[in-house]
Amino acid sequence: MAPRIPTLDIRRFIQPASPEDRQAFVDDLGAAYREWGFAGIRNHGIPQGLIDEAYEAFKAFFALPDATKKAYHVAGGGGARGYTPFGVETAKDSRHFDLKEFWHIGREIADDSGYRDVMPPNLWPDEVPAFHEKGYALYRALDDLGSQVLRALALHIDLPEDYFADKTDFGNSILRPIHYPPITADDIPNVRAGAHGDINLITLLVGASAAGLEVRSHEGGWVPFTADADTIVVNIGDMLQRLTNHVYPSTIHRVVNPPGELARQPRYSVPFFLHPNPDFLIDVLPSCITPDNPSRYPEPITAQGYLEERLREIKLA
Ligand SMILES: O=C(O)CCC(=O)C(=O)O
Ligand SMILES: [Fe+2]
Repeated sequence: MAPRIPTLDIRRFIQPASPEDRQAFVDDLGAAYREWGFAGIRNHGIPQGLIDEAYEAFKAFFALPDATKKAYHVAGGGGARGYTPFGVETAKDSRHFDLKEFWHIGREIADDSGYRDVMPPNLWPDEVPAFHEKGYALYRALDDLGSQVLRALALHIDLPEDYFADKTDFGNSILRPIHYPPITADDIPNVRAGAHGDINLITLLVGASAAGLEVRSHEGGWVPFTADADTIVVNIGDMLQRLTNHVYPSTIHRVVNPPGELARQPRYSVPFFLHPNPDFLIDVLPSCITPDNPSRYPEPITAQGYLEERLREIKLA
């Protein structure tokens, strides 16, 4: 039988029928992540209407003329906010840029916040009025859902349930609407998204509108993972892998070009990269160090330091 990445009902955790059912969800989720680094999450409670309205606004932006979009590109900004054009991001160790353009929405914080130097204000496109309201509503909904997933993940490795709460409340998290345009040239070496691991703690991917996402299995094969419309894909990123000494693996994934005529269709997707607070120190958790799995990272690093290192590798900084 082909391997299958599990999809789980998070109502069992948020509104459990019994404490046993809640614990069973934690066990199932932990097992899925240990095996795959990926899981589907159903019954997440984010209204489909909000997801659809946000998608419509994002599509309307990407349909604007290139010159209009490029006005929202921040030169020297590392892509942290606003628009990043086609042809920039390149997967680590890849020779060919990804076939995508995207926008980054960050957390809204006060101008006098101590984090302001590394978390700049958002840009919003004037041409698409709904972009701001719908985009930020989706940001908050995914931030909340991600916090629930982190609660379950904490319990599974014997941390207090709220371990991540005060380490992510000012997380430098990013909502990234992506447009993969139709592929019109044959025989190009580029792919929509080259094989990579995500940098952050966890990623929540809402409604990838077409097939293409593939996840690498332990055996090294590529397993397609196209979630149902009502399912949000949640995967472990490199920061959580490092913090947990690889107990939770950050699994390599990619977005392949569709075969034949399907390549002429655009693809849209919206990942939310949930980050810790910039000053969070990523230091391997003692509960994740055992004689069989000694610490792989004796040196701690701040989330911000780690992020800057990684952005250079993918040619965003
Ligand atoms: O578009 C997708 O389905 C996944 C995108 C992705 O993996 C990423 O942006 O990190
Ligand atoms: Fe990714």
